[in-house]
This record gives sequence, structure tokens and C-alpha cells, in this order.
Amino acid sequence: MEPAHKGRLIVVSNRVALPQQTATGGLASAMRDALQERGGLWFGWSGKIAAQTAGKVHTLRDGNVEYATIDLSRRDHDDFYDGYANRTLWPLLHYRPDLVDYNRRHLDGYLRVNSLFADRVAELIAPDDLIWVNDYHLIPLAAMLRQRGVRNRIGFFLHTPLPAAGLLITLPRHRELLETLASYDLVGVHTARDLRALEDYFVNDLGATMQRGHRLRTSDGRRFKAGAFAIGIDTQKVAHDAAEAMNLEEIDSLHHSLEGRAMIIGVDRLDYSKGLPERFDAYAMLLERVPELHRKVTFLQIAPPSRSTVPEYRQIRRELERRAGHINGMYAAPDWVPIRYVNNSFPHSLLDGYYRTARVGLVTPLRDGMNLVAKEYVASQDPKDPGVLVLSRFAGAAQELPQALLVNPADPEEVAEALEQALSMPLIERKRRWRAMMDTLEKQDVTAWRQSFLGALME
Ligand SMILES: O=P(O)(O)OC[C@H]1O[C@H](O[C@H]2O[C@H](CO)[C@@H](O)[C@H](O)[C@H]2O)[C@H](O)[C@@H](O)[C@@H]1O
Ligand SMILES: O=c1ccn([C@@H]2O[C@H](COP(=O)(O)OP(=O)(O)O)[C@@H](O)[C@H]2O)c(=O)[nH]1
Repeated sequence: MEPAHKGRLIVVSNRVALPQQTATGGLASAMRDALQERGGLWFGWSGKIAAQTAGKVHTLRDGNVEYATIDLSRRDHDDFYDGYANRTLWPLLHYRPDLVDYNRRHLDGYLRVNSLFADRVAELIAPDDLIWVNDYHLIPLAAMLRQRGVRNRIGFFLHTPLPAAGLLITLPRHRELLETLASYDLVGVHTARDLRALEDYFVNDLGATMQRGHRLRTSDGRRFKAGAFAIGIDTQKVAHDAAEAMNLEEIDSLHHSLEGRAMIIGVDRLDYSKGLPERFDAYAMLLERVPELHRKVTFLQIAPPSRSTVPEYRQIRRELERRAGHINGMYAAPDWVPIRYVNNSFPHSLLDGYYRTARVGLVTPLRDGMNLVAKEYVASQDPKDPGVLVLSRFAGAAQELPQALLVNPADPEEVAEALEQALSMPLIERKRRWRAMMDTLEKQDVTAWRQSFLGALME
């Protein structure tokens, strides 16, 4: 339980979901829900490029949430966000050392932007405030705030997976970066596996000692606590919005366009970690193996572009266009398109209705910190006629949802078989699996996540 606290909650993250903005990213979606209920200040990047980084702090209030955002200069955006955060840390954290692009200029930019964040955040902090820093963009922030005299409690939450120590040590100068985590009072990750990786790295590579209750003490005497806190969704709201969405014109029109076919849905940022080429291959294999499904099934893949100035992201986009075109070329008929591949983003109010219309939710990342789409799909279902979730074992969500059809996303045959099983699953089994998953999602929702993280931070 989250104890009462007299100071404000200050959330810091690179990505901020400003009011009225579609948040195509789990951090922004979840933080918006977590903050709206409790209130607080959210500090981060405005999403805009300007002549100078942090030239001005833009402020805005919406209900009990205050927003303070800064712009980034082109150079800082390229070195910090595109460069070190998304071309060095992101592939490393998602087990893709082959894609890691390390260079000193990007690291310098990363440290420079963290230092500017620290300057601005330090000005905002009052003595009783609780500070909650989020994600790999801002690992050294607490160390920099401490240098500026901040003594408040500071927590850090990593939204991505944390790979095994054997991989972490391949990052040049990993020690200088990762030991700064010890300046936080609490470091949170999604799963028990991520937590073991963190502890193993600190103990075996940095010489820290483990004490009771996941407390770590570094060789220079700093102490911090680590913990696993699986992020959740606003389960009740999603369930309610999904039912309401069935009255929307857009959902009605989708429903009509299906002409009675079963729909499989995928919703992902266009990111190589999401396993989209492998997913398309698995769907093609299903069509090849089960001709009876031709014309009876449609796969809707929603994939809004993400980080599109990073070359690997441009490449995955081209690759998917090619594969979608190929599959439609092979199997389409004048009155049937096997894949509907859509590069737009949609607000939650509509997505929840799309999920509810789909017989199968197909969520097959190669690695994912959590994956909120998997949870949203389940929460959106009609309790009387729920769909089936096919879920990668390598998404954090698989730890909480063992009643999904769990698959290895790199094995197209296994995914194709799971799709076939999902499409023919009897109602009674669908209901049993859905109920068990929904019970978990109702208990472990976004409020429980916030309360358990902040409760541990205040302990
Ligand atoms: O901010 P972007 O560069 O546009 O990227 C969007 C977010 O992607 C990542 O989200 C992660 O957080 C989710 C919530 O905990 C989790 O479910 C998912 O598995 C993660 O991939 C990234 O970690 C965020 O920082 C980005 O904002
Ligand atoms: O068109 C879209 C596509 C995605 N999302 C949201 O973006 C989040 C994606 O979070 P997830 O944890 O699945 O993955 P991430 O993108 O953070 O890696 C989910 O809340 C989706 O509902 C959205 O609002 N509109």
C-alpha cells in the first residue's frame, strides 16, 4: 500500500503524454493513468526540436497533473535520443548486440542532456517531494541530482528488459553508467528475471554485496533497494471503454468490413523488438498450411512509425511493406485481403473497440519489458464471448499471463499452430482462460503498480 505523503510526486521521463495526445508507447500510457489518479508534476521532453535544449520550461496544468517540458536542440536529440538511448542502449537492453552502435559523441550527448535535465528538475524540487525517474534515457539522473545537493527520495524504474550480466558488460564503459543506479533509493524492474540480472551484475561485476530484502551495498558504501514491480493497465477503464466503443461508427464499419471473418489483431510501435517480420511469416505459414482459412480470416496489423530517424527503424518499415505486399500478392482474392497493414496510430477509445472485435490478439515481441497491448487486449474482451491471446514467452507480460497461448516468436510453425488453435478454441476454454487472466489484471492494475513502487520508495 502507498503510505500518505505530504510532498508532491515528481515524475521524470523522456516521453511525456501531454493532454489530448495519443500516447503510442506504454510508458506514456501507464504514467498518464498512474498520475491522473494521484496527481503530481510530470517533467520531460516536449517532443519538439528547438534552437536550444531546455531554453524554456513549458508548463501546463490539466486537473491535478502539472506538466513541465523542455525542447531539445537538433544535436542533443540526435546524440541523446536517437543516438545513445535508441542506437546503443535500446538494442543492448533488447538482446540485440548486433545492432548496438556505440560512439563517444552519442555518450557525451546523453550525459549532456541528463545534466540539463538535472539542472531543470533540481530547480523544481521542494524538500518533501518524491522523485520518480523513468527509463534508460535517464539512468545517471539521480547521481547528477545528488551532485546538485538533492537529498530527497529518488526512485528509478526501468521499463525495458534487463539482459543478463554477460551481455551488459559488452557495453563500453558499462561500469561508469550502471553504477550510478546506486544513487537511487529504489531501482524497479518489471520481472523477477530482470531483478536477478540486476543483482547478479551488481554483485559479480561491480563487487556489491547483497543484504536482506533485495538491498544492495556497493563497494564504496552506497546502499539501495531493488525490486520487481510489474506495470499494469487501468483494467476497469479499458473494459468499460471497450464495451462503449462498440457503439462507435468506426467499430461498426470495421465489423461490417469483416463480413463475418475472424479477425487477428496486432498493435505495436514499428520496432524491431516487436518481432513483426517473424509474425508476418507465421501468418503466411498458417495460410499455406490451412487453406480452409482462406477468406475466413483477416489479420489487422496496426503499426505506427516510431523513432523514424534511426536507420534500423526505417529499414524495418521497408521490410514489413515488402512482406505484407508479398503475402497479399500470394493469397489475396478480389474479395479478400489477408493482411490489413496500417501505419497510423489510434486513440485508446478506438483501439479498445478494435481489440474487442478481434477473435485473436497476436503479441509476439522477440523481447519486451512488459507489453501493455497484451493486457489491453485481454481487458477489452466481451466476457460472454472472449477472444484468445497468443503471447510471446519473451514479453514481461507472459510471467503474469500463463493462460495465454505462449509461443516462441522466432518459431513461425509454433506461432502458426497457436493461431490455428486460437481460431478454433471452444467457447468454454476461451472463457476459462480469459477469466483467469482478467482476475490477474484486475488485481495487478496500474494503481497497484504505482502504489507498490511508491510504497517501497517511501519505506
Ligand atoms: O518514447 P518512444 O521512443 O516513442 O518509445 C515508446 C516507449 O517505448 C518503451 O516502452 C516500454 O514501456 C512499457 C511500459 O512499461 C512496456 O510495456 C514496454 O515493454 C516497453 O517497451 C520505452 O521503454 C519507453 O521509454 C518509451 O517511451
Ligand atoms: O495506435 C496506437 C498504438 C499503440 N498505442 C498504445 O501504446 C502502448 C504500447 O505499449 P506497449 O507496452 O505495448 O509497448 P511499447 O510501445 O511501450 O514498447 C499501449 O498502451 C497502446 O495502447 C496507442 O495508444 N495507439
